[in-house]
This record gives sequence, C-alpha cells and structure tokens, in this order.
Amino acid sequence: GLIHLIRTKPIQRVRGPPSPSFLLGHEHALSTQNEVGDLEFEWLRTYGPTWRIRGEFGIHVLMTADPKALQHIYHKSAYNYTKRTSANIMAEIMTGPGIAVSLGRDHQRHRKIMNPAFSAAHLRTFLPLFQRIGTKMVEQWKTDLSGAERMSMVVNKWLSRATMDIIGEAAFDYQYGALDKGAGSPIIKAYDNLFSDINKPSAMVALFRATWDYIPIPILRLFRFVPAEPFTRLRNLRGLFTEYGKQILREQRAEIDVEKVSKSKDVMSILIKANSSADPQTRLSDAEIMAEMFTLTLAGHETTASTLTFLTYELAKHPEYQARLRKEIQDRRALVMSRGDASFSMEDLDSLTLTMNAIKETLRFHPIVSYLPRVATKDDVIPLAYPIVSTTGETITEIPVHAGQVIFPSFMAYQRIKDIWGEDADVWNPDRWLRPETGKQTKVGVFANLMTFSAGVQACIGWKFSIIEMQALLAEIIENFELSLSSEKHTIRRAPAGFGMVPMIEGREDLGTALPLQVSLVQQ
Ligand code: HEM
Repeated sequence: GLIHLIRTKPIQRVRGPPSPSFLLGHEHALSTQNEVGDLEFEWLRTYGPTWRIRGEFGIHVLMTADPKALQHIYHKSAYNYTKRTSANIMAEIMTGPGIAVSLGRDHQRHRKIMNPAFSAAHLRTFLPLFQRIGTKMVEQWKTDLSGAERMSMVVNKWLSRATMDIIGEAAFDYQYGALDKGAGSPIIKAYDNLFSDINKPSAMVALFRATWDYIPIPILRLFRFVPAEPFTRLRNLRGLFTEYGKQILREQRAEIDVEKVSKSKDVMSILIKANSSADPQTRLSDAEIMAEMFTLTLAGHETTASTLTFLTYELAKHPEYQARLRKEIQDRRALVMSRGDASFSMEDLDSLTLTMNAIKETLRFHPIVSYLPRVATKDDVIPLAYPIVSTTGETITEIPVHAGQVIFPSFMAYQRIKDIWGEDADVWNPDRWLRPETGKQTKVGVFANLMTFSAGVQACIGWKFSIIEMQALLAEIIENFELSLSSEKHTIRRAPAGFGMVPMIEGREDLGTALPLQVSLVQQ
C-alpha cells in the first residue's frame, strides 16, 4: 500500500488554496501579508491543521500545524528533516559556520560543545546580571520622564539595548554599552531593523532566492560578494561583528587561565577550550568560534526584545491584567523586604504565576518565528493527530512524503488550534494557563508545549536563558511603570520579516521596527 501511495504523488491529495501565481506561489504572499498569521489562520479554518500550498516555481509545499506531525519532524525523525538550503545559506553568509546553520553530525558537534553553557543550574547564576541591566534601563526611563506625568517611548528600541547588553556580558563578559550609548551605539546601529531590512522581499529577489535550492552550495557561498542588498548589509554586519569578536577573543584569551577554563561553563571558556581541543569531535575552528559568538549575539537579543515588546503591548491593551500582575509583584516585594533581601531570588520570580502566564501567553500568541521550513531527506510517512479530508473525499491519517519534499511547519497556526488551547485560542488570555488542560496534548516544544522556540535537536538553545531574562525584566518594568497605549491611536502590525515577524506602525513602515507606548510612574 505504502509503495503505491508514494508512486501516486500523495502530496497532491492534500487539499489547499488555489495558487495566486505560478512563479511565486503562496510563498511571496506569506512574506508580504499585512498581519503575520492572517493567511495561516484562514487555511487552518478551511482545511484543518494540515494543508498544501504552492511554493516558488509552483512546487507543492506541505504546510502543517498538526502536533503529531511537528513532533515527528522535529523530534522523532529530526535529522531526516533538514533546513532548506536557500534560507540556510543566507544565514550562513551572515553568521559564518556556526551552530544555527550547521547540519547533521556537524551540528551535533556544535551542540555538544555549547550545551553545558545552557544548563538550568548555570543559567540561574545570570539572574543578578539580568536584574542589574533591568534596573539600569528603568532608571534611564525615570531620568527621561524628569518629573513629567507620562511620556511616549518606542519600547522595542529600549528592550533591544537591554538585551544586547545582557547577551554581551552573559556570554562574553563583554560590555557592548548599548544602554549607555543609546541610539549612537555602533552595534545597535548595525543591527537596527536588521530582520525587516534584509527580508524586504521584492518578487525578483524572492525568485532569485528560490533558485538557490538548485545551485551547489560552494557556488552559493560566493553570493556573499554580490555588491547589492541584502548582501552588502550582511557583509558589513559580519565585518563589524568580526571586529568585536576579535577584540573579545583577545581580551578573554589574555585573561582566562588554563586552570579556570577547564572547569568553567561560561560560553567563552567553553569556546576557547574547544578551539584547542585535540579531539576533532569536540574542536571548533577559529571561524566557527567567531560564528558562534555572532550567532549568540544575533539570536540572543532581538528575539527576546521582540517577544517582550509584544508582551508590553498586550499589557497596555489589557490594563486589568496589568494591574493584577503588578499586585502579584508588589505582594512578593513586601515578602522579600520583610526577609531583609534587596532583590527577587529565582524562587521569588518562579512564584509569580500571573507573570509567567503572561510570558507563556505572549509566546503562544505572538511567536516571533512563525514558521520554519524543513526538507525531507528521505522518503517517509508523517503521522497526523488530526486526520484531514483528501481532495477525493477520503480521510487521511498520515502523509507519505518523498525525499526533497518541502514542508512549512506552522508554529503560528499550531498555537491557535482550539482543541489544544481552548475555544478562546484567538484571543490573548493569560488565564488560560490556569486551566490544567491547556496545551496538554502531544508533546512538542521545549517550553509549555509551545513551538515558538522550535523543538527537538535543533531547538533554541537559549530558551531558558530567555525565559529567566523575561521574568527579571518584566518584574522590573511592571513594578515601576504603568504601560498604556500611545495616545496617537496607532495600529500596530505584526509585519512579516523572513520566517518571523516584527512590530511596525501601520503607515509608518519607514520607521522600521517600532512599537510606541506611553509610560507613567507607578504611584508608590
Ligand atoms: C524569545 C526569545 C527567543 C526565541 C523566540 C527564539 C527562537 C529560536 C528558534 C525558533 C530557533 C530555531 C531556529 C532554526 O531552526 O532555524 C532558535 C535557535 C537558536 N537560538 Fe533562540 N530564541 C530566543 C532566544 C534566544 C536566546 C536568548 C539565545 C541565546 C542566549 C538564543 C540562541 C539560539 C541559538 C544558538 C540557536 C541555534 C540552536 C541550534 O541550531 O542548535 N535564542 N531560537
């Protein structure tokens, strides 16, 4: 039966929307939609959690939000579903040969070397750093208010600086000084609007990139010399970062003594140790070390900043929830003070249920990476938790795929399935996490059964780092400030940026990534 199914191109039996364009398929529509998720939600409603769209040059693309399919693709069969060349090579041009673009065995080596730096026990030691940077940011807001009752501010810019300073110190013991230097910080300038700028998809560029899946990789690597956008931007960014990277490495190599390196679990010690390892299984080259540093800076700052930005936006839209959250934080503060402590411990932060639920809900509702393409490396059968109806009216419970099949697993749509998240899945409601059944189905993601950090062997290595960072920064912000929507009644768009999204003001896309809010001091 199976052999027969595979011969008969079973993928074409999966229903889906008619293609808007032979050359561009739905891919261009996905990356230019007004609000990220609009198309996916419509397809989810029409076809169920699994459907078929057209990619560039008319290829059939399987799109799925089905938890069992996600589990299969990312966990059970993870190295049989690899990253798509056209996307991966862009990332490689930007970061160099680091963990996020390496594949198969190569990736296993990177991951094995880096894992110890991201253990839960080690990450907890960063809490004082997160709190120090959080306090610094909050003090700067107070200075800017300078006695006024309220002020308008572009929150994402601030959060970006705070998370940049945090990743610099946490990973490399290096001070980027982004909060001190503000908009003038060279590294912040270099990264500003990166994701929205390099992903401005004209139809021509989209088609050009689509050809990459058919071009040998060594040739693709030469594209980094193309004297046009987005390559110029990527090249400049990598150039600038290489300067930082060399400086950091010089400083660290001079400071680190061999004794300390062999025991230490911080990122720099681990990288320097791996650089001089005699065993090829645990060695990293100079280029790989530089790429690792770049990757951590890139993956570790804007991601968390964007998620927190969407979170502050939701709190501004939901003042009653914001008030409950503040009360929870203030009550705990009273307890901390009665203990005679100056700051929240990890246990204190973990006890803030409403705060954690707001974080979970924002990761569910605003997954800043909304889908991640994968390509099957061999013939396989993908199981489904939710059967679908075929083009000929039969029920399908699994989908046979050929090697080479392109799949867009949709995190955005998965996180809206009502059967899993509740009838109110389409609204931001952190209280859903008080219901014990929420998300308790097929095990998929690394955190709260969400897919926002992806899943399996290539899932986000920094998810726990990011959660603690958000817990610390959010408590700091909400304890000190009331957030409300900007008086100018802007409409905020979840604007597409590659496979993800960034907040933008409708009609003011020229400002790049921007989410303005009003802040006022909490009356003590
Ligand atoms: C809310 C915040 C974050 C989100 C939503 C997020 C999301 C993701 C996703 C979806 C991936 C998979 C990418 C792919 O397969 O192409 C990933 C990978 C990665 N992330 Fe994160 N991330 C966040 C924060 C962080 C932080 C704070 C760090 C570092 C401290 C980090 C470091 C990495 C690294 C190194 C990888 C590559 C892992 C590998 O390929 O093995 N991320 N992240």
